[in-house]
Amino acid sequence: MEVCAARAPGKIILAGEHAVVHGSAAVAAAIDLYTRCSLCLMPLADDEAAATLELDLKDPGLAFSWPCGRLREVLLTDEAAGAREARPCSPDRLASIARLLEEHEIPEAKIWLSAGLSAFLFLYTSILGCRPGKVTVSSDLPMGSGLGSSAAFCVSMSGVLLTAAGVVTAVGGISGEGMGWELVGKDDLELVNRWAFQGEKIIHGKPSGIDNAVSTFGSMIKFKKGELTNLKSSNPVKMLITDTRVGRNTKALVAGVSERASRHSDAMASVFNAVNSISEEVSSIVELAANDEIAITSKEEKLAELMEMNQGLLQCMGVSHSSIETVLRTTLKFNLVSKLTGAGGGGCVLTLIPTMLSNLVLEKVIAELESHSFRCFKVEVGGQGLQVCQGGCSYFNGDVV
Ligand SMILES: Nc1ncnc2c1ncn2[C@@H]1O[C@H](COP(=O)(O)OP(=O)(O)OP(=O)(O)O)[C@@H](O)[C@H]1O
Ligand SMILES: C[C@@](O)(CCO)CC(=O)[O-]
Ligand SMILES: [Mg+2]
Repeated sequence: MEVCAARAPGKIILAGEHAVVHGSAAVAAAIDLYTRCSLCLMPLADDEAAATLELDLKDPGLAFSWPCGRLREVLLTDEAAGAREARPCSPDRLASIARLLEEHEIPEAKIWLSAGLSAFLFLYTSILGCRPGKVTVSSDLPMGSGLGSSAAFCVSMSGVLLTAAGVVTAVGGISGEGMGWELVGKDDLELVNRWAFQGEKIIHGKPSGIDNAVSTFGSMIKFKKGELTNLKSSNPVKMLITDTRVGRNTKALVAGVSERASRHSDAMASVFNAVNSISEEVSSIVELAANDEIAITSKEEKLAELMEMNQGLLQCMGVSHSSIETVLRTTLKFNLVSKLTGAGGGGCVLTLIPTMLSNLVLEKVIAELESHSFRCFKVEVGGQGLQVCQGGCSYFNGDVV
């Protein structure tokens, strides 16, 4: 029994969501909330008929199992066609995967999981073929809330599968972490990112690639038309995240913005252009070295103003929501600026926390937000991307410990 694991972070988008799908720049950063995937690869069984592929999703609390023979029969494939090159999922293959999913009873209330399950079956069978194994997924991220849970799912999944395939290797430990998590080299990260993007396409329809890129490479990045620039910041920005707990679906929201753009092409082109300028300005402010209090305060004031402008443009795109407006009004009472993050339509909102804000006031803001049944997260921004644990990781009851 061969065990390996991978973890990949969620993200926040400081500026540019949606517009980035239409070619504008956006700025995003990794956060210290992770999705973990572990894989226990079974030896090729003597008893062929008993071999299965199992998936245990801890967060929705659902488990699935497919006989390997059935996978071979429906997908008309056995061996993986080569993990070193990321291939898109063809419409025929997606239809075959849908047939495999129909054979499982997914509760109606959790039907939104189907897209993630399709991405899983595509990634597993493309990278490892129809080999027997057990994959377990658990996450700190709320699902479908704007913190990039789909990207963290696809990146950690691609990471663990490519590690098991022997294509991705760990390059060294992370100091201060006792869990055996190791970093991955740049070329391997590029490959993981390309596979994860193919998975995101199944979940999102038309992703820009920013979410999988920041989850894979970590740090804070500017992203435009597939090009990524690392942003170096001497004073990391502090953000409070509020999850409105209003469920939404990124694929539908992205499609809604594209439909509005086709109805009002000139007006929306101007909106996307304005967002591009905001993201460019945010990325240069983030990189400004600020060594004294006045400089930090003016940097934060500029960021707050740009976030406010970006939120107004997201309203123009039709992706705000009454719950998001409630967060904006609540934080404004404390002179704090907020904007939605991710696809909007509910989900999560970012609030800029100025360095000079006292903990007492911050706790009051959180208490008032939580009185609306929202959930607040204090996160570290700009940390590591994908990490893997190759052999040597302890495996207990489906979880890597
Ligand atoms: N831990 C997980 N277990 C199972 N499926 C998951 C998990 N995390 C994400 N998913 C899949 O991803 C889908 C959510 O993706 P979606 O893109 O709508 O939201 P998000 O990625 O959290 O937000 P955003 O794209 O705005 O950052 C879920 O419906 C599910 O299919
Ligand atoms: C809404 C969007 O811009 C960000 C979702 O986190 C979609 C994407 O870029 O793929
Ligand atoms: Mg997503």
